[in-house]
Amino acid sequence: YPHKDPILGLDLFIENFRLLNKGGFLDKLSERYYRQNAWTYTQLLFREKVINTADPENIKAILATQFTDFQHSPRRKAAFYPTFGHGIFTTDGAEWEFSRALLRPSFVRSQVGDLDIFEAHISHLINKIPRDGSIVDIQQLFFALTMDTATQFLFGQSANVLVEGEPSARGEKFAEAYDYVTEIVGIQAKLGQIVAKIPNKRYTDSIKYIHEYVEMYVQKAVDFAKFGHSRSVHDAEANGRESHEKYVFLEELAKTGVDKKKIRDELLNVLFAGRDTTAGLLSFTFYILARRPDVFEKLRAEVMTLGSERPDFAQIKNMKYLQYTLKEVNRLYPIVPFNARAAVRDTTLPVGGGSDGKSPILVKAGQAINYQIYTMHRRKDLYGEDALEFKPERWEHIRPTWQYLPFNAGPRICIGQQFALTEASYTIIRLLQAFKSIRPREGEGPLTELLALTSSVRGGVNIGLTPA
Ligand code: HEM
Repeated sequence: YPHKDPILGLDLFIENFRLLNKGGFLDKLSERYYRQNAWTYTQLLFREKVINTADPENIKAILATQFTDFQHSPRRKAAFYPTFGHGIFTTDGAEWEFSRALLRPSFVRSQVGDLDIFEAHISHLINKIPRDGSIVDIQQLFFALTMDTATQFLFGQSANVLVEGEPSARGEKFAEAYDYVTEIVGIQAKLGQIVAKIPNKRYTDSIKYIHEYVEMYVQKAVDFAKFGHSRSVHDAEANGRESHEKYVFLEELAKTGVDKKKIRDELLNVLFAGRDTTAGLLSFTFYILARRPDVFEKLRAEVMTLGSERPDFAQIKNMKYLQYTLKEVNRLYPIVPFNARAAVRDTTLPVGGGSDGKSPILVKAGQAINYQIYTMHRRKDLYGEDALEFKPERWEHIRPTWQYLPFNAGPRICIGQQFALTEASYTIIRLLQAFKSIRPREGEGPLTELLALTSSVRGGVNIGLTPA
């Protein structure tokens, strides 16, 4: 990168910091690749030489063919540890393998295809939408929805943020503490230990609250696994439903006999991985739907083949246009738009070197690599001249492999992909059954991303919906 400050690379650091705060960071990343006419280049970050790549060959090497040469970035791990401890998202090597094997059985189709988990919470969301077509920030509601569904699936008891007057002040406080903590973890992951050293009582208090809240559920599940007397009996009474028949992620973990701290850490890791991401996907989808009546109409026509019936898993999967729409949102607005790894030993990446950029490049032990999915998903040489257009129909013809990675790939591919796509699809179907038209708030500027640890819409998704 042609730095103005060739010693520390401060020019780029300052520019990135500014863009992260005001939006436009992702498009600037893409622009840099085009300006340099290269899909892999190095930059300086405080004297450190960092590799950037948007090349499918290199990303495939990092994530799959040379998987063991790379690990998660130490800065990210350091930011996550105080809250999330040692879980699937924050570990590498044998520790990670253990987590992955522990959690995998909970993500088989029979568990993630249980649509009852979503129904009640989506009806709470629908109740929060004004019936007179006035504007609502649906992104905020989606973040509440995914907190409610994820806590239901993981703990067996929802935080019920969407339910007014619900005797669950603790759930609401948990959601608030969790949102604050993830915001700070996001800042630390981006800026490093400088931020971690600043004393922040709200941050430490919030972590404490989150841990206590989760430990309460963990204790119940461990008792249940040991003594067989059920938390579910109480919860079924409280919820007015037969919750003992439902799959509870936490109870399955407790049955494996791992210790309570491990269960707590894994639950928080999965909550983190699954909550903001699915809310982001739904938010970008509705942002687009409000601006593309052609897509909205086509999608609604497909949804209304069900009338007002609840869809089952097979019906969801058969809705082609809906699945194409989600694929296209994940292409243009990937919720994890960029990611990073560090080399654990001296190694190479297959392309980017030599005068024509086709030779391998050296990667030194410890060297950081940023890989940019957002840029890769928008490359015209990979997706055609219309790469920047939102066109669900393109998925009728294309089957990209390493050029399309919204859920990552290789051994660390997203374990919750099915859960996310099912929840997003189910939510879209129920909303389009309930509302026949959608409009954006007038006078809004162009779309810019809000980058915390994942991406969402800066300023919210402000729309008006007309009941069917
Ligand atoms: C639109 C929604 C989602 C997107 C875009 C997404 C994307 C991703 C990506 C890119 C990764 C790789 C991160 C990395 O290795 O650096 C990942 C990992 C992971 N995701 Fe998802 N995810 C989504 C939803 C979910 C859901 C709903 C769950 C769980 C209920 C989940 C659970 C996980 C877990 C546990 C990992 C770590 C896997 C490992 O390291 O072995 N995700 N996800």
